[in-house]
Amino acid sequence: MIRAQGAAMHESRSMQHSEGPAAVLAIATANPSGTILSQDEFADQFFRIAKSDQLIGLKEKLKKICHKTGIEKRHFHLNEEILRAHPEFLDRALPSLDARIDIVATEVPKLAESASVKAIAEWGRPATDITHLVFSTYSGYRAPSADLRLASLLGLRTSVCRTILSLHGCYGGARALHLAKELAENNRGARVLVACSEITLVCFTGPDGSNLVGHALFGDGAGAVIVGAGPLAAGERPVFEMVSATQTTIPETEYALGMQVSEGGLDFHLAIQVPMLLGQNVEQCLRDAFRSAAALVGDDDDGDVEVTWNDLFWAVHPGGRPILDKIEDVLQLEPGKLEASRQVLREYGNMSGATIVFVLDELRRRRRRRREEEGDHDHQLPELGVMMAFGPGITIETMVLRIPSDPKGN
Ligand SMILES: CC(C)(COP(=O)(O)OP(=O)(O)OC[C@H]1O[C@@H](n2cnc3c(N)ncnc32)[C@H](O)[C@@H]1OP(=O)(O)O)[C@@H](O)C(=O)NCCC(=O)NCCSC(=O)CC(=O)O
Repeated sequence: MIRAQGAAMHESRSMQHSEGPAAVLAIATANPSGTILSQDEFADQFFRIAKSDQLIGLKEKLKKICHKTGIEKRHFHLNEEILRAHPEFLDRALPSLDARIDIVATEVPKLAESASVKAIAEWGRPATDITHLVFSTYSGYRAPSADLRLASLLGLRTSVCRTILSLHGCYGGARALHLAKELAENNRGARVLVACSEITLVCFTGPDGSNLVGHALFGDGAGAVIVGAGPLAAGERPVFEMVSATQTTIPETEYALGMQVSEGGLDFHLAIQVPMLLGQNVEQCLRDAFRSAAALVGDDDDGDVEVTWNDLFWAVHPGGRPILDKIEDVLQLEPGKLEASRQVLREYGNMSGATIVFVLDELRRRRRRRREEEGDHDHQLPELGVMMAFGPGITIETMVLRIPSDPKGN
């Protein structure tokens, strides 16, 4: 009797799992409409509004750094009006965290809403069909937090299962997608909204010798992705299949990337060694990810997997131009393989956890364009690809992606 019940339970448990791997079903992005700054003019504008024009040496250094970022423009919620109301934002020594949190507690979910509304529209089902929400931000310092606010703004059902990922930094988006994959595959019928929203207002401050790289690099943006696994509903079509996902921490690199919240705001720490450390570890990480992907499809007989990096498509978090250069160099990638990442960096800068969603969206746009240009029967387009993002730890999130045979809009 007990055995019979156990078997029934086992069968009912297996019925709770999805059919096949999870997939990205829709992708959308948004940026604040407020301020768009050209990178060529950023140093002049920043030093003027920070009333720091007298710091000529620092301004020249920031100009030089800006010139090397590979960024052309960035979007910001912060504007001169907000700064006039909050001059304390310019001075780390002054308490300003409360005022910053007041603003981002509203603006971070609002920006996420802009991206999410578009993703839900593309998905084509009602927002109330979303079963799980995973929200990632480095601006989450209040509860109830941005995930609940977003759920209310979108009219999600009250039984939606919410998770907020806080301060994962630049790997937050990839971590959220990894989690969404696991949720979707283990809860039959689940539809997960991943929302990543980053607003630099919480870390903005006046210039000093230690924060110029952050000022040159970061911008504001939000990304939203709907993730689900089979059986798919009518009208749902996968954009990217999420084959397998792994997370790796590079030992003894905690010092290299970090964030620290204080009364005066959020400070980023970016060690100069980051591109080198990633360069030294990326290949092993990729080999591990592909071994785990092969094991999932029962294709790892000899324990190792041969992958030609140039046969893949690439969605790499553009943490900075030298990071992309280093990865390209170490993996001997053909020019253009990281072009989706470079384009996002050029147009928006590093939007921390949200950036990877922009890269996925850009990849899809490029594939669609190529398909239109070259016709439906182009077999040159890679079927398999990799998504990678890095953040404090140093943590590397890697996901093997596959373009399904009947891809939506690819
Ligand atoms: C700042 C750069 C644009 C500079 O470009 P290059 O390195 O090609 O140029 P360069 O070597 O001439 O350096 C120009 C000046 O910048 C300084 N410099 C370079 N990297 C620095 C760093 N991390 N911290 C402080 N200063 C730095 C150099 O010492 C030099 O100063 P001097 O002129 O005095 O000699 C680039 O290094 C860059 O994009 N670095 C950021 C990479 C990074 O860590 N990204 C992670 C972001 S965080 C992320 O994505 C994840 C997360 O946080 O969660």
